[in-house]
Amino acid sequence: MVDYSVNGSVAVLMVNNPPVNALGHAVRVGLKTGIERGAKDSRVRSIIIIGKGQTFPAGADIREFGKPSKEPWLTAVGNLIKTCSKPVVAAIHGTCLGGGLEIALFSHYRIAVSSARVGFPEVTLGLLPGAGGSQRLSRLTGLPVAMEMISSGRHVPARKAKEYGIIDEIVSGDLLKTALKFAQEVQSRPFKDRCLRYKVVPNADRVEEYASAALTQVKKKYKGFEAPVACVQAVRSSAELSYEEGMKRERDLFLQLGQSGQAKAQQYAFFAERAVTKWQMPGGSYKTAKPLPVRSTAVIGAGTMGSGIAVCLLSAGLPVYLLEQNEKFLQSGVKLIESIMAGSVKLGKVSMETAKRAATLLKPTLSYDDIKDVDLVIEAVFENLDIKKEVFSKLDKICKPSAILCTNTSTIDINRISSATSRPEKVVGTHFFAPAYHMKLLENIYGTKTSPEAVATVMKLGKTINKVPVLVKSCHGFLANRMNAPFSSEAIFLVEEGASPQEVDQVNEDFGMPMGPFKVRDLSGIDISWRINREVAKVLGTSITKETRFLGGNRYCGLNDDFYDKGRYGRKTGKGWYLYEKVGGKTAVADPEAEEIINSYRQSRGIVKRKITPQEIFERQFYSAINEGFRILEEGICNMPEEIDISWIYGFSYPKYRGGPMFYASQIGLQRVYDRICHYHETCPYSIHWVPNRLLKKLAENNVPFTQWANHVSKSKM
Ligand SMILES: CCCCCCC[C@H](O)CC(=O)SCCNC(=O)CCNC(=O)[C@H](O)C(C)(C)COP(=O)([O-])OP(=O)([O-])OC[C@H]1O[C@@H](n2cnc3c(N)ncnc32)[C@H](O)[C@@H]1OP(=O)([O-])[O-]
Ligand SMILES: NC(=O)c1ccc[n+]([C@@H]2O[C@H](COP(=O)([O-])OP(=O)(O)OC[C@H]3O[C@@H](n4cnc5c(N)ncnc54)[C@H](O)[C@@H]3O)[C@@H](O)[C@H]2O)c1
Repeated sequence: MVDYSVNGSVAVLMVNNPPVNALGHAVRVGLKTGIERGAKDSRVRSIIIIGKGQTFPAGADIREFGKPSKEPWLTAVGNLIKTCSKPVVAAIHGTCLGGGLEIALFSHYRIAVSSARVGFPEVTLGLLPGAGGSQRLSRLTGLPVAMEMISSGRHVPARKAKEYGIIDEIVSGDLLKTALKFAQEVQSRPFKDRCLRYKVVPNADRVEEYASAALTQVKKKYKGFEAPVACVQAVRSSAELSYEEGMKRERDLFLQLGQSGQAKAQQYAFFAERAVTKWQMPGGSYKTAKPLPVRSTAVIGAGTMGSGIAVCLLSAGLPVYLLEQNEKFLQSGVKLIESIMAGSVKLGKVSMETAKRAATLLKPTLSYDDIKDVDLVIEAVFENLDIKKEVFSKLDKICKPSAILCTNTSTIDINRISSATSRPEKVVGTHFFAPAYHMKLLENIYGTKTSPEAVATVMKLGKTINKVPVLVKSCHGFLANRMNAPFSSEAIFLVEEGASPQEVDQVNEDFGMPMGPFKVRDLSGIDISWRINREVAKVLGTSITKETRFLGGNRYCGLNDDFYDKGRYGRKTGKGWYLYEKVGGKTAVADPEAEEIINSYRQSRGIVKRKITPQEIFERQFYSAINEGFRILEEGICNMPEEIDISWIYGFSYPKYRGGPMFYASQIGLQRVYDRICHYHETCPYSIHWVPNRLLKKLAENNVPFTQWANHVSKSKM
């Protein structure tokens, strides 16, 4: 795990633990023995620590967390480096993160190639640096930078790290050769004063001011997360306590966080995000299917979604033909793209160069002839099957045979769309979430005839445009919207029965959702849900009237329609479920007029308002979604609960510190979840989403651990 060699007067400790050289037990042992050996070796006058392969150690081995810890601990290895009688040089390439950066900060010198990145991402795992990072970084960079870096987990490029004082020298050429030269040069220099432990924290007397500014910021930016606050507290202690006391404080906070449910959930989410990249479908998988190259693209429809999708493609440097049905819509799409780009530059999310390059890559057009040679097309026209089929039939005729044809439909079965083409194997769903340029989920959907090659192409595209792609099998509503349907319907039923929109939103926001469901409805537009309901009714061969209490055999609530009838479409009209300060305003306040609409709706239908507890609000929304999640698993719409959880985290901003709805269910206990679903099936009998799922029942009865659920899914499918 750590190869020891001597080159002239320099010992080289080469960490060899692919893929990221994580500092697992064997690596820690290897580093310890390597340092001890180097210190004793009479040929050796300095020591290099370097990573083999793609990176310097990218941190502790996360898979070891939660298991009994084995000595030597990382701090002990660090102390050995710190007190070594010979200077130790960390030679950095790739990602020097977490425990890796701590090892580098224990070393006497740090050199790095310019492409390297350093950082403390522990916070994203619900933790803080536990081997002195919070005590040593501030001694180098000062308190504000250390507080910001550690509480954000941001990766800092080598040049910036040099400005901060973290890196001593940026080097070029072969890293090992340069490091050997550097290590020889430092042999003659005194190096005891290079030890950070003896440095004082700059401006330590201003710690109160810095800490309170940092705390205000992190509480706002990372609302609900425990670790960022603890990160600031740990760095704060580097200025307020002695080094030894600070180390103890850091360790206590680390252990405290490690035992919290948040850390467990965030670490689960880390691995879940990687698990979903290992996709499988009938006939192929990530291992067997090769993506086709995507060098040019087209987006059909330049509305809300089409424009946002174009921004994603352009920002990744892909040329985009933007095709519309007329000049007016085309120009408004171009304007929207320009304004999104300008906004992103202003927020620092996109560089000026990227925005300038994007402008040159955008090719607005009204002609299908222009797109005949593109590698991939994404359709984002109205959510109407007939229109989509017409577009796909044209694409089929005009696009080159190898082109992948994607649809951004949010609900329609891919098979119904691909049937309009002679190449259903090339048709695939690429479902972006609004706003497309911001939300990270890309729900990729395969139909019965979609080829693994087409899927491999859109999974890769997702990565290229910086999204988190999740693969699902086609069905009405796919994974995310199918689960969101009961979640969102229950919210409105709760108001129908007696809760206020504010009470429902509060429960959701207290749980960690960034916005309650009624604020979301106001944001996306009450007119949109009104239209969707009409489309659903049309498909079912019926229509919605004031008397409608059931739709497709399921409970239906017409409250949304009453708001629509009053012209209250949400933010866009300045009022909806809430009142806003102006048309397009963002500050939602309770509105007596909205309350009046709700009251008269109840009266007209003879509903007696009742008091609903926060617990019931929570359970009815989240448990109905979880029940649907198990149905999705049982039907094989996805292969593992991780796909559901990642979809919620990146599609609906579900709080990562709770892991995702399926992980959360496992933490509550499936038997309890199942019992409550049975209870609501009895008390709210008119919705199919309360029919207790069989897979859930089976897993609950057999007390199957979360990690085994996926095995039962495939068995239940057979
Ligand atoms: C008081 C007690 C003392 C405690 C001491 C605490 C020490 C310290 O402060 C705590 C830490 O360091 S916390 C750690 C702080 N460090 C971090 O949080 C860094 C976390 N890692 C990353 O951010 C990314 O992996 C990189 C940016 C490094 C590479 O990105 P990329 O090139 O896109 O690659 P990729 O696809 O992402 O990963 C490839 C494979 O490697 C796997 N794996 C990765 N890291 C792992 C780890 N640390 N471990 C295990 N496995 C890890 C990953 O699962 C995947 O496996 P798969 O089986 O093939 O699926
Ligand atoms: N809005 C959302 O929140 C959201 C989220 C995910 C997916 N979607 C899906 O994305 C698609 C587009 O939704 P939207 O909200 O962007 O709609 P939109 O009404 O904002 O835009 C649709 C655009 O398509 C254009 N168009 C219609 N027919 C066309 C044709 N034949 N050729 C070229 N252009 C045509 C229209 O002129 C319009 O500009 C729908 O399928 C929708 O279900 C929407």
